[in-house]
Amino acid sequence: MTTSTLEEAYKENPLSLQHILPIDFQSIQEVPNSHLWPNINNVPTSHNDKNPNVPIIDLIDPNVVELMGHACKTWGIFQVVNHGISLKYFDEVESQARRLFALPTEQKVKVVRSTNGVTGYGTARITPFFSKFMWHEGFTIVDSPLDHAKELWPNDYKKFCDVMENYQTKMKVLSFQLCMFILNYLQPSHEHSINSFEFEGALQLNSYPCCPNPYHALGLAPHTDSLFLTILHQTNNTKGLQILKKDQGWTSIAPVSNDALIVNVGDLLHILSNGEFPSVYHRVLVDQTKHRVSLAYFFGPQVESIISPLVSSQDNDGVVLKYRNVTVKEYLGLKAKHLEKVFSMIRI
Ligand SMILES: C=C1C[C@]23C[C@H]1CC[C@H]2[C@@]12CCC[C@@](C)(C(=O)O1)[C@H]2[C@@H]3C(=O)O
Ligand SMILES: O=C(O)CCC(=O)C(=O)O
Ligand SMILES: [Fe+2]
Repeated sequence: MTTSTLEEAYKENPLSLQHILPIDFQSIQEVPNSHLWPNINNVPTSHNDKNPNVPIIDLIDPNVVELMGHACKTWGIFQVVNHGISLKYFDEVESQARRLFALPTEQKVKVVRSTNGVTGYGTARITPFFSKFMWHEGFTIVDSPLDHAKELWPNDYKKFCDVMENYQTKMKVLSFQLCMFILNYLQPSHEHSINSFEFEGALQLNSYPCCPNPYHALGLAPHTDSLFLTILHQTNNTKGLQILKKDQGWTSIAPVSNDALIVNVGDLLHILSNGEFPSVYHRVLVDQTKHRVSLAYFFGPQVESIISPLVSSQDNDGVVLKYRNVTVKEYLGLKAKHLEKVFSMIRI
């Protein structure tokens, strides 16, 4: 039993408060210069045969392992349906998230993330790496949001906590199932079974307020997610998420149904797959009239775990290892300092 958590991994890389506090979206009428991005290539994507949408995988398909492995390899992102989680759970998390983001700014700043912490209200962690700020506010939860919820709603915090904890439990079970399929694809011989890891997760509530100038603002700047995988729910199926596709440029993810979930490969799974699965670059556009909320659940091995590229013993001789061994904690620390340059630092 270890006590290390994601909180521990970020402790040594504090951010300045100026990079954590979002602007007051409730009072702002115009996009200030600090949030104006000069060149966003915001052209609508039309999906057709030449421009296909990301794969949609039915979790009860008998070929699920093959389909998922193939989607991880060719896209690094896919949508899942038939995951067994009822719509009502997404609705209740969305409504609690909206309840939080609708609070006056003076209330929200009471639960702002500490400069060396993970849990709480604030901008995205990647903020300091860009010269412009994002049109976004978030609330990150690792395990229980109890202390923060008590601060916001001294007499009425229980519902928020129950809903968030329950959702994380559901996401953890689903993530584990997805990881099992993916590891089975990578190593059918089960040499490294899923049982060689303990896992942890974090829930990120994302809010993208209505933006007076959506063609010159970005909800989230281009990034990859760090852990094994991310499960994303876009509430009301509002689009906004785009991925960078080699031959297509920025491509919108077309919503499929209200309960479809988007799953993307993160950096640690990229390393574990010896570079076979790309951790896909993605960004978020904003809208003039729709306040978009999304729920992102990040799932990965416990921070002391060692990640080493998997190659099955039968092709051990022929395969060149692309990355050195790295602990999750070391990786997150390097990424917190260097963002995407981290890959060149661990490449063999
Ligand atoms: C468990 C995680 C995953 C984190 C860091 C930590 C808590 C918050 C997550 C996000 C959420 C927003 C995008 C991202 C890129 C960010 O800036 O903060 C994510 C990041 C990552 O995937 O690296
Ligand atoms: O809101 C979205 O669609 C994407 C969110 C995201 O990329 C993240 O939280 O890492
Ligand atoms: Fe992301």
